[in-house]
This record gives sequence, structure tokens and C-alpha cells, in this order.
Amino acid sequence: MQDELNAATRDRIRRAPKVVLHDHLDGGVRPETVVELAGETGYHKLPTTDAGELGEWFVNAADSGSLERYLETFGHTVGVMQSADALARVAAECAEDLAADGVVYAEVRYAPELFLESGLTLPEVVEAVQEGFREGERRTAASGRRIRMGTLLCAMRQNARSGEIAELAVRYRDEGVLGFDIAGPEAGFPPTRNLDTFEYLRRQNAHFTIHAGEAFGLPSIWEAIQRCGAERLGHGVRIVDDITVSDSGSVRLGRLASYVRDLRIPLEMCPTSNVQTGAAPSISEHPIRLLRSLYFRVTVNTDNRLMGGTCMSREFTELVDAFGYTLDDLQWFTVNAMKSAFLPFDQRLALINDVIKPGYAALRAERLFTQVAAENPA
Ligand SMILES: O=c1[nH]cnc2c1ncn2[C@@H]1O[C@H](CO)[C@@H](O)[C@H]1O
Ligand SMILES: [Zn+2]
Repeated sequence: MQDELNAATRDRIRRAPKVVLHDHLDGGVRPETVVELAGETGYHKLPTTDAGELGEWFVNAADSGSLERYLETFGHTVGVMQSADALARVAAECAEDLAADGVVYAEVRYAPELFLESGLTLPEVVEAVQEGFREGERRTAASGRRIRMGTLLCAMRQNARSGEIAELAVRYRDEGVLGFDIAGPEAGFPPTRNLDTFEYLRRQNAHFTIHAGEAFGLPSIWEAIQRCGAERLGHGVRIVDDITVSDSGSVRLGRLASYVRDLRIPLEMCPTSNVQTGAAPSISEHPIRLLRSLYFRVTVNTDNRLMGGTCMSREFTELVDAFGYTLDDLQWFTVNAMKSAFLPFDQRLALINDVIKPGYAALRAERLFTQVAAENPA
């Protein structure tokens, strides 16, 4: 009976309240929208103008085994998002799509510096996206669902604009920008290139996460935490390199892995994306299983819904199929994510107690009543 109540079926996964902390705006555009915006803006470089084919093209091209080649696919989404209207549309649709998948709280990130090709300024980019997220929240509410959107601004590791982007994040902190991130190719661009930026953010009491331990190993995670002061790790999968599991099954954590676990540093894990970039060999061999079993602060995320052909429900489904996770596990990941959000503490607590826990409880209880109904047919 307990198993029955706790079973994570496809339908329940979709309806369960979910939280995503690591989702890129320019990695989650609807293929139809890419095609339409390309037509409107005269962007001629798309490999096809058939939306179905384009969606498949993104997934296949991103399935490259290399982060650098994975990132090349963003040229097409970034290319069609160069106007305020395009940015607002993509942001509104992002909120709607996440909400339709049962996401109740999302932190979505993007790099403002990539959207200046047609003359927008950095503040204009941020304002357009914020307006789009607000519109998406309104449309979602009108459809009877609820989603709360937060924004993270990324600086690109290969560019030298992180100071400016951090200032932008601080300037818009009361308008829904909750934090900062460093994204882009990891190898050759250590986060310590931006030490001044991180010091500035700490002086401002601002939040930041860093993509680390995805395409590069432990030194990158160590730098992100100990030299830069990252509160969360984007991916962080390579932390397993500091964990030894003996043949008998006993586990030894190195000092960095212990530190990450002891301080409850959130790992923004993105299973599908990690397989696509070669950071993990397959879902069934993904380090998330070991890290979850050791009670690291693991969260589950989409990274790029377009490039991964994915959504939160699909990420959860893959994990349920691979590891036999139940609703209890999915609730644990979701509460972990909500605890780790850059939203103020009182609001995080309210979302956990008033939305997430009751949502999972209702799913378990439903099964209880169908059972009773089946035993006592009218
Ligand atoms: O998994 C990732 N690792 C590193 N960088 C990424 C990943 N996914 C997307 N981006 C980069 O972040 C930028 C801002 O959204 C994207 O344009 C892409 O270049
Ligand atoms: Zn990412």
C-alpha cells in the first residue's frame, strides 16, 4: 500500500509541483517561435524552417559529447532574440511552458550581453525579459495555474564583461533579478578570472552561482567555492571525483566533497544536458544517484529544454525509470531546490509549506481514495 501511494507514475510526475533553478532562457525557446522570429527579423541561418525538424535538429546537434559543440547551437536562438519584443515573447512563453509542466517556481538565466547586436542596451534587455516573465505569470494565472519566476543574469566566461553584468544584476535586484552566474565554455576560462566581480557581489550581499565541474573537474569546483564564494554549483557533477566507493560499498569523501556536503552547497544537476555534453556517460550511470544516496543537497534541473528535448517532468521520469525513485524522492529534490532558491527565506518557506508539501500530499491521498472507491463500489 505504501508503495502504491508513493508510486511516481507519468501522470503524477506531470502534476506534481516542481521547482527548477537552472534553466537557460535562450536554451528553452519553442521551435515554432524560433522559426517565426527568424521570419520576422530576417534571420536566414536556420538549418530548416520546419518547426518539427528544427526541434529535432537542436537535440541532435547538441547531442555532441562536447560542451563547446553543444554551445554552438545557441547561435540560432540568440540570433532571433535581438529585439525587445522577441525577448519579451520568449520570456512569456518560457513561463507558460514551465507552468504547463507543473513548475511552480523557476529561476531562469540568460546572458544580457548576447542581445546587443541590434542596438538594445543592457538595461533594455533586462526590462524586456522582466516584462515578458510578468506577462507569462499573468497568463498562467488566467489559465488557473500559478508560477513564480525569478531571474539570474549570466556573464559569459570567454568575454570580459562580468563586472558590468554583476552591476546590472544588483541594479535590478528589486525588479525580480535574484542573482548572477558565470556560463559558457569551462575549459580555459576558470572562474577566478572574475574575482573582482565576485568580491563586488559579496560586498553588495548579492547571490551568485557558478557553472563548475561540468566540462572540467575538481579544481574548477574548488575555485568556484573557495576562491570565488559561489553559493551554489551549476552542475557540479565532477564532485564525484572526490568520492571513493570501495568494492565492499563503503564510501569515503575527500575534503572538498565533505565541505560541499557539510555546508549543504546546492548542486544544480541537469541529467540530460550532462549526457549530451559528455559530463556523464548515461542517465543510469549519472552521479546523481550516488550523490542523492549520500544526502548531498541535490536538485534536478533542465538546463536547456530545447537542446535537450526535455522538461522537468521528463528529467524526473528518466530518473524514476533509471533508479526507481518514488514521489518521496521527487518531493525531496523539489524541497531541496526550493530551500536553495535565491528568493527571500520567508517566501521559500511559504512555497515549501503551502504549495510543495500539500501538492505531494494530495497526490498520495488521491490514490488512497481511489483504493477505497475500488473496494466499495457504489
Ligand atoms: O550547461 C551549460 N554550461 C555552460 N554554459 C551554458 C550551458 N548551457 C547554456 N550555456 C550558455 O549560457 C548562455 C546564457 O544562457 C547560453 O547562451 C549558453 O552559451
Ligand atoms: Zn547551464
